[in-house]
Amino acid sequence: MQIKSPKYIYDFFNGVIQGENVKHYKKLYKEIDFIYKTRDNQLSPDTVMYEVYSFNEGGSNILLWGLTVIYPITINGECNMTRGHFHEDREEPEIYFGCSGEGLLLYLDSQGKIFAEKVFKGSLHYIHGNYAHRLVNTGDDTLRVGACWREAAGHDYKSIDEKPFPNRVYKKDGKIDIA
Ligand SMILES: O=P(O)(O)OC[C@H]1O[C@](O)(CO)[C@@H](O)[C@@H]1O
Repeated sequence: MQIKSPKYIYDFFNGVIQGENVKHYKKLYKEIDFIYKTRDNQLSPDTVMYEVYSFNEGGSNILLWGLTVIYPITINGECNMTRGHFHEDREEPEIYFGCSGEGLLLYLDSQGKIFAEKVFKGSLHYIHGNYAHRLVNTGDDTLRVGACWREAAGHDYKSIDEKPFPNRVYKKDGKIDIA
């Protein structure tokens, strides 16, 4: 029997996913400035707000393993966050797990009902397919959150653009304020 080295390596708590098929992109401020309540003209448009790593092995039923790395930036007091999305297929769930840092995972249903869960190293989150989800970095350090989902889920950003998350998370004098 041949013993192979793993194709992928992931230092769960501090590192990123590495391996042959790993895809990676950076989300820049200029690409998502519209998601924040206000614009910050002092922040360079090329500032990296968050990065996403993922891999899959192809096939007819693709399972993805991912990592989102969200930097501790505030935009006029508003905490940095992911764009947020529903799954195109509202039957498809996703699992998130906190690797480092502190944050909130916002869940929003199609009726506009919202709630949040705290995210921290070791936290585990089951996102049912009918919830839009957005990560918010509320801490002073980088927030790292792993994820597992099926490609069949797809990303529906349009619904969020049309009917955004009703709450925003701010940090004032070190205190979290939800408006
Ligand atoms: O697509 P968003 O909302 O910017 O979130 C970042 C990424 O987080 C994930 O949910 C997990 O990595 C991806 O599906 C998504 O692209």
